[in-house]
Amino acid sequence: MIEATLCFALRVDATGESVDDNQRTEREVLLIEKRRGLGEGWYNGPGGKLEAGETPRECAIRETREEVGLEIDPADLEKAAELTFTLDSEIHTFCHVYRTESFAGEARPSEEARPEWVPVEDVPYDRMWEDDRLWLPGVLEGRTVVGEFAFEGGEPLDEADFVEHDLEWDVTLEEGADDG
Ligand SMILES: CNc1ncnc2c1ncn2[C@@H]1O[C@H](COP(=O)(O)OP(=O)(O)OP(=O)(O)O)[C@@H](O)[C@H]1O
Repeated sequence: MIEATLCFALRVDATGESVDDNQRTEREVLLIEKRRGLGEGWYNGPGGKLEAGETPRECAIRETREEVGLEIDPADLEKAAELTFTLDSEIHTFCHVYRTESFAGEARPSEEARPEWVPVEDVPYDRMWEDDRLWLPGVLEGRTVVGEFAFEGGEPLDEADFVEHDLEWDVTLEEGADDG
């Protein structure tokens, strides 16, 4: 089983477009266009696999730094979801999802990822993992969720068929002794 993380940074873009001469404030989320590996060419949050000895929270912070160059204080990361992806009835990936509104630095591209700030209302779900549209909107609204998503058809996961899912919303996510 692969243990992985995703991290969604949010900001308010106050420049807005003017609508009826009013300033519109728009919430934006930092997505990446993945340049290589699993899910290449699709949008997702920064994230990746846990390294040996690393907690999920440490992994989310490291991957966000490596992929897009933002620095996040561990205390500012909020656990938002725990997602289990099965492939042909076996657990393939367990993913810890975090969200934050506090970070330092400017997003910059890396070999792995091209970052893009996207209005929360315009997330390109048609260019993302098929399951994202089911759980990401709630996560971007500040909710918590535990989800299980079943894929079938063999490796690689990003070419398998998404067949069913189960979601439990507004759960308390345990911050384990060495997790969080
Ligand atoms: C099945 N439905 C899914 N829906 C949404 N997100 C999914 C996902 N399945 C995997 N993910 C995420 O995608 C990233 C994989 O990236 P990652 O592990 O980095 O893969 P990659 O092959 O590039 O390996 P490296 O770690 O870069 O070597 C990682 O964040 C993981 O949580």
